[in-house]
Amino acid sequence: MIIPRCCRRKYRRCYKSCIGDYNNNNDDGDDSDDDHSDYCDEMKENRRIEKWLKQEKHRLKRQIRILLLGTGESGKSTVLKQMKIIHGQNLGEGQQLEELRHVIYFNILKGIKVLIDARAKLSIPWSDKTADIQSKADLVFRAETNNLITFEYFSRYTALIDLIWNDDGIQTTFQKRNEYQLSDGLPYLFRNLKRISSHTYVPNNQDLLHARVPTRTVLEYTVDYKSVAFHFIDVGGQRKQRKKWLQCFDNMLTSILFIVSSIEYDQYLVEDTSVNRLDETLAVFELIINSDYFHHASIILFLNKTDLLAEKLKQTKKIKRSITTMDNILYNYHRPQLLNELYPQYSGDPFNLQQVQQFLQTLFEQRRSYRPLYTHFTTAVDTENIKRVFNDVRETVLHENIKSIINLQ
Ligand SMILES: Nc1nc2c(ncn2[C@@H]2O[C@H](COP(=O)(O)OP(=O)(O)OP(=O)(O)O)[C@@H](O)[C@H]2O)c(=O)[nH]1
Repeated sequence: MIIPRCCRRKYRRCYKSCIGDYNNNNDDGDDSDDDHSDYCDEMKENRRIEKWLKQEKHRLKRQIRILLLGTGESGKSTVLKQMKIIHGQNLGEGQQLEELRHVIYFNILKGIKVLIDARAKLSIPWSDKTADIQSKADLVFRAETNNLITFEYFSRYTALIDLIWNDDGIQTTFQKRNEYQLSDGLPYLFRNLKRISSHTYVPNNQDLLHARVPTRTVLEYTVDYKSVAFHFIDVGGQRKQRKKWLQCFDNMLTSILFIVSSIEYDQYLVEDTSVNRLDETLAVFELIINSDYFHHASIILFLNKTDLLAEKLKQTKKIKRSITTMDNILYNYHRPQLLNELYPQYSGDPFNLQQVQQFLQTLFEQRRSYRPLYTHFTTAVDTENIKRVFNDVRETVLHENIKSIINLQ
């Protein structure tokens, strides 16, 4: 047997392991030093890749991968933002924060334009008859809306926005917001208009939690807990965006965090205004929970927007009590639809928060055929609430995953 010089000198360490393969693959006894040197390099590279793959597999198995799913505007990105806040990260810095300031200007201007338009379409009169409010509203309605709105441009409209928002006609229009599409973060932004209008304004975490940017890409965030990496994946929930969900389905997923807006039972889709939002969400949920693809993943349900549901039920009760049928006919008052009018199987008190939440929970539980479902009632804009809920979720997910981790150790 000829021992190649390269193995004797440079590759003494790999000689033992590769000389057998070398001899098998070189039956003709070619003793070219150069060929063997290449061969040794290749073997070393293969071993390096194999080692890396093994480490990567081990790392991925120790990683908790949580996919955030749900229909549009249910609160997925807000939950992801809370994960960052809870783990001490800023939602934006420097240039990014500057861009987010423009997003908030854009949200406010677009929101007031939606309200002005809806007021006209719903034929609700202005309450301010003296101040020529219609011509002011026309001026605001003609304002440009894009994500590049500067402070100078925005400040031209702030006094008018304040006047319009506080008009009773617009407030009545706002109460009927389930009949058109308005972002849920807007009341907060309008309430904070004075601070946001300042030239020294810098958005804080609460502002950014209420800002609305529809998700068009896949957003990811990883955080370590008890030496296990929690990897969150957020995708857009509107119909067009759901095609991208497939990219994120892999057998490494540990959990699906399915987020639902609890106030959507009398709302209709942005994408198709003839489709009830809750019906759509239930159909999507049923597909996900019964898919073989996720048989190994735990399913966690967030019935989100508890704060808005409580407010909605209170307001509905007040309106229903104070307005007579004749008022409705004469003044086109808001006639909110109750949960039992839309879902006749509901026999509870339509104004009772706990009973309504329990009914919503049952609707989702009925959709699953065999597996456990971990349900939480959440308010995604409330950091303390999400911190508490996440502690429970983390334990559930770790518990579910414990076997595979133990197997690796
Ligand atoms: N008051 C209140 N607002 C919420 C809550 N959760 C989300 N929002 C607001 O609802 C709006 C939509 O939330 P997002 O987190 O963008 O919804 P999403 O599910 O990521 O939406 P897509 O990107 O379209 O899939 C934002 O303006 C949030 O501030 C909540 O629990 N309470």
